[in-house]
Amino acid sequence: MISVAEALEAVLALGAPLDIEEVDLAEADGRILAQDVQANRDQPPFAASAMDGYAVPSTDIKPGDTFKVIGEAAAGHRFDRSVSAGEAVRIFTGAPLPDGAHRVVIQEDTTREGDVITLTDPLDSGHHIRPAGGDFKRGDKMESPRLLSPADIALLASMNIARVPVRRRPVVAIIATGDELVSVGETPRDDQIIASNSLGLAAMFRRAGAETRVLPIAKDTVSSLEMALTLSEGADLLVTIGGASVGDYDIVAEVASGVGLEREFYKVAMRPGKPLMAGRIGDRAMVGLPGNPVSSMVCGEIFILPLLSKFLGMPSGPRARIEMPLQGALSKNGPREHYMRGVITNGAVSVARRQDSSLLTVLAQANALVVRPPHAPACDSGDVVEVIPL
Ligand SMILES: Nc1nc2c(c(=O)[nH]1)N[C@H]1C(S)=C(S)[C@@H](COP(=O)(O)OP(=O)(O)OC[C@H]3O[C@@H](n4cnc5c(N)ncnc54)[C@H](O)[C@@H]3O)O[C@H]1N2
Ligand code: MOO
Repeated sequence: MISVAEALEAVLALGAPLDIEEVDLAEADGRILAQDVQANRDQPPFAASAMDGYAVPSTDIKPGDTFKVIGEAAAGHRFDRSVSAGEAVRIFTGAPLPDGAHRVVIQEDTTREGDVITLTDPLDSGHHIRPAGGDFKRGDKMESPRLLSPADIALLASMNIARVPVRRRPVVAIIATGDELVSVGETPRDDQIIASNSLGLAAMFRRAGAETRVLPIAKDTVSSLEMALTLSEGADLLVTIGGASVGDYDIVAEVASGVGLEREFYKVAMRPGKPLMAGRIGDRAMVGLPGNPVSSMVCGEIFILPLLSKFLGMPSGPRARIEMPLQGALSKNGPREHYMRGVITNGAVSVARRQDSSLLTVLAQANALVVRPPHAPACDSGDVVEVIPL
């Protein structure tokens, strides 16, 4: 059996950054920016008022000073002449500052009679002027790779970038295997269960930027599985679930090698997730996950999310770990790296009492995996452990 680190390295070697495509900015949220983009304008493009009030020439004015109002500047409507000593221009937030003006006095600090305003209050410390290019300047870059957020979308819009170069989404085909499985919403026989992993994994992969194809459930027969494998053609990554262990009906390895799987490894010193396999079928990467629901979800977190990052041209490597004090004691670990379902509360992590890899209720409550190295000694409450937040 290889270590988790060796298995991850082999899984990552199955993928490479996908090609770049252009999408409308409106479609770019959650996509990975694949090339640096540059602003082709300054923002704001002119010195602008930050407040509603009066633009005046001098910064050296005091309560009691009066000014003749000679015109108006509103957002989208520049005042074309300049303003001189003793004059003011009525101005609104976002309007271009007229030539000659060096500060904006907020209207609350003035009184107005006809065309004349009088400064009534001591001046604020700020000039209430947003300088041209104060947010960004022409040529400023948004650097790639970058997961585009709603704030990024607003910034790119402000830069007037209507089409955005992004990494193509990896297409992941997901095949659940097993005669005992029926799709959610169907009526199972009394010896059947619902295929849960495929939908859980699809949700996980979509959140990570993939496009998913949940294929029909394959029966535990060579022909059914072969058919499902054929349907996965064209995907960047094929993920099978179940049928990976040593039972008589665990036929994924055999059928996949029949259709050309070049296997990189089978079995990892990890818990849950021991019967994991990975390799390549034609031009698609293949990861065979164990069927136990928690095993498949944990392997998705530990192996497939980093692989999706690689496809997307993002930094890819082991999931980030943090150190945290343990709440409660743990007995010594066995020979496999153990990814224990746990809950972080108030800066400490507690490990769920039941760690069986069939328990989705426990996984759904967990917000962390506590990672215990092979043969780790017993630990006490307060000892520091490594944690992968989920
Ligand atoms: N003699 C041994 N038996 C087992 C070993 C072993 O080393 N020697 N390993 C155990 C471990 S660890 C795991 S993990 C499981 C993995 O087995 P498979 O990958 O072959 O998975 P299945 O047998 O097909 O299913 C296991 C379990 O999970 C349920 N399942 C499967 N697919 C789904 C799905 N899509 N959604 C929900 N539940 C699913 C299935 O009904 C079984 O209950 O093998 C151990 N055995
Ligand atoms: O290794 Mo299995 O995945 O423990 O349940």
